[in-house]
Amino acid sequence: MKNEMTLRGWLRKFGLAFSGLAWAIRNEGSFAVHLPAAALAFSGAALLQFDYGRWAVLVLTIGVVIVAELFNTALECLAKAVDDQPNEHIRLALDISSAAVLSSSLFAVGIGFFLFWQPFWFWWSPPLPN
Ligand SMILES: Nc1ncnc2c1ncn2[C@@H]1O[C@H](COP(=O)(O)OP(=O)(O)OP(=O)(O)O)[C@@H](O)[C@H]1O
Repeated sequence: MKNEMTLRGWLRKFGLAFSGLAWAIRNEGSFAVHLPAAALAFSGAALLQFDYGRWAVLVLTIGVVIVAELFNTALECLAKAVDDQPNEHIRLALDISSAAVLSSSLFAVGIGFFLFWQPFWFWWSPPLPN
């Protein structure tokens, strides 16, 4: 395919990327968990008035999970095209790809704990008497 570095070429690239994103969100069931969880985390961060540092870590953490899920979805599509018969290498590749999503999600839960517990504690606990 021709490498178009024109504005129209870039717009086409973005269009293809966004259509891939839309397809993945519509067809990969895991996004029905990831996206509400991300919305909940962003709402909690807004409620607890996160500082810039906490917002940056939160956005990065959620971004890593979403990107892992997108690569996993892409690999599943590719695997179906390569061989839809039982294949040991494809099984391993898909299992490892799922493990990447699971690991990023578990790390995200851990990071979320460190990000949220202190602001939540200050928000929850009554002010100390003078
Ligand atoms: N061609 C294959 N050969 C061997 N095992 C496979 C093959 N395709 C899928 N699998 C096994 O089935 C599992 C699920 O595969 P896949 O992720 O494609 O299914 P799915 O039901 O569409 O999953 P998801 O709900 O995550 O989209 C894989 O992790 C792998 O263990």
